[in-house]
Amino acid sequence: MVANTLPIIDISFFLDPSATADARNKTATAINSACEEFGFFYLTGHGIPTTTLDEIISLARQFFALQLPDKNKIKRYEAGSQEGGDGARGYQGMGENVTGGRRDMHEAVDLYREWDHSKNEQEEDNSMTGRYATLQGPNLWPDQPSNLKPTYLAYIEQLKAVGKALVRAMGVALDLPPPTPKAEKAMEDSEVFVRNTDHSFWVMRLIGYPKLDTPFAKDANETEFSCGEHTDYGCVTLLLTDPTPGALQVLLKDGTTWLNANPVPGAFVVNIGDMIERWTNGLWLSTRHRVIHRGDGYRVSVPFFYEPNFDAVVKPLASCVERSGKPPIHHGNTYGEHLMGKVFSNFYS
Ligand SMILES: N=C(N)NCCCC[C@H](N)C(=O)O
Ligand SMILES: O=C(O)CCC(=O)C(=O)O
Ligand SMILES: [Fe+2]
Repeated sequence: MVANTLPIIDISFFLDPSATADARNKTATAINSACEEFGFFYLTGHGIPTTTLDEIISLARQFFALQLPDKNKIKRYEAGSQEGGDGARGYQGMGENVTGGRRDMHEAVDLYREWDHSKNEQEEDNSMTGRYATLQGPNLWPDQPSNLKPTYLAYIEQLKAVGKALVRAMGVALDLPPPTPKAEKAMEDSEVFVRNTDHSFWVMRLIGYPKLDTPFAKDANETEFSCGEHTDYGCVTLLLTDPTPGALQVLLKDGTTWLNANPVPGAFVVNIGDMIERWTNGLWLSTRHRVIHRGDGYRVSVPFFYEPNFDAVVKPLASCVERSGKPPIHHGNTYGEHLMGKVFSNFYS
């Protein structure tokens, strides 16, 4: 039997400092099941008011409703270009994004953690030229609607706290029930996600999806997908969407069934990314998903990707390698290297 709905996880005990270990362990157990079975779940108890969530969607919708020249004021340009682009941040027009080599039918604004220019010794010196290496430029914020930037900045701070609680809970979940005789090592592992995300190189996307107008067909053309089938790159994605049903689809473990992850009011849709799959040596898979919007209206979503630090070295955890009974699935590299590879293949230029 194939389950037809995603589990709901209440994260509140990991946000409440006075919660008991017992209460947290129950949450962690539920997270472990959700991550083993789906890699996707709904998240409640995050404490962000529905009025804030509605405002975030509404502001993104207002931005996408602007005329193209206004949106292009914050256009993404190639890294190193004289326009000052960094190849990643800014507004991306319809069809500019690519997944699996095909154009996605959406427009988007990408925001990232601001680059720490004081820390990175390998960066090129662009102070004289005004040109930026990949990902090293400043965020490009729209000036209209005028309250978008302050509202989003406050929201990002809230999301970072939720992301932190979630990865802490996942660390606990991996240790429960104590499956490994090497308890000491496991204790250490449980903090790995938190330690490697303390300067999370987060990403936030504002995405606008027009209704697809091509009929669904197996041999469909490039405009079949609002966002093609993919996995996310890092730790956990906290996805906020408008109420449009039937758009986001999640591939179940059988490898063939697509489940609609319809929005639940007030809840985030959460999924785990490639770095969690790697750390857990595949105990928790970074689940494939896609967006096909053939419903009504112009769909808006705002995913927040809570990711490892840019320079975090990610390789399978010893306790997970042992429990999985498989050789390590990766030799290890930095999250930044993984992300760069993705950024370079994500755009039509
Ligand atoms: N950080 C993330 N996950 N961004 C969204 C990724 C959408 C798929 C992407 N075009 C790809 O081909 O991977
Ligand atoms: O818009 C959505 O529902 C999901 C978008 C997504 O999967 C992504 O941006 O990585
Ligand atoms: Fe995604």
